[in-house]
Amino acid sequence: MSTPAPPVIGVLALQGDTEEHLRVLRGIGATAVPVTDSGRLDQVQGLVLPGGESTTMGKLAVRYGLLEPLRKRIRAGMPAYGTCAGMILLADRIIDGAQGQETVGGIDMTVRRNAFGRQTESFEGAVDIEGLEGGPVDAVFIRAPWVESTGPDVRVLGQTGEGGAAGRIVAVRQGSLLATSFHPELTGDARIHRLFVDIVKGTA
Ligand SMILES: NC(=O)CC[C@H](N)C(=O)O
Repeated sequence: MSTPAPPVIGVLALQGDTEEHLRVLRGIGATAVPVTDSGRLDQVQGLVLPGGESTTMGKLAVRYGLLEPLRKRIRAGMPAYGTCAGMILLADRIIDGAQGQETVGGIDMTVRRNAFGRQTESFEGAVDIEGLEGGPVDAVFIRAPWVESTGPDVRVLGQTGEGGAAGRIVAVRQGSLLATSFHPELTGDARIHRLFVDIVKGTA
């Protein structure tokens, strides 16, 4: 019996910290490629939506003819992982979005943009993630959203701990869709990316 070919994981490369995600994914042995058009999107088995600026990413997705193809793939069950702005893009509903802001959608949740405050209020904190061994992750929040509410099929995987905004939902999963308010691609902790690769392989 031959071993199945490793899945190809795309990282949306319209704007934001695409390179950091590619580096982490390649570092754990995954095959990772940037995705800028629908032809490339057709070739990947899973997609990471990076951090950055969700309004800009939404606009660029429209301009590059990617928004509808993204919606279609996600509706058809393609696994996806969104960090920060990427989480916003995966949300079915946004609070404090820009006027007419488009999302890809897929996760039955309402996300509040810039919920933790301005750039200068960016912070780092320990967050326990359900099912992740090895202790809490060191979560970096940069003008981050939080999840205001979730539908019945969404599993909350992590909430903020002690401090000003404690108990906020910052990590969720719905089927093969995963989203975090924070940026594991910036800390050198690849556990959440590993979880995502396992989701794409169908083993998590
Ligand atoms: N670090 C980030 O991705 C910030 C997200 C940004 N505040 C937005 O609304 O798109």
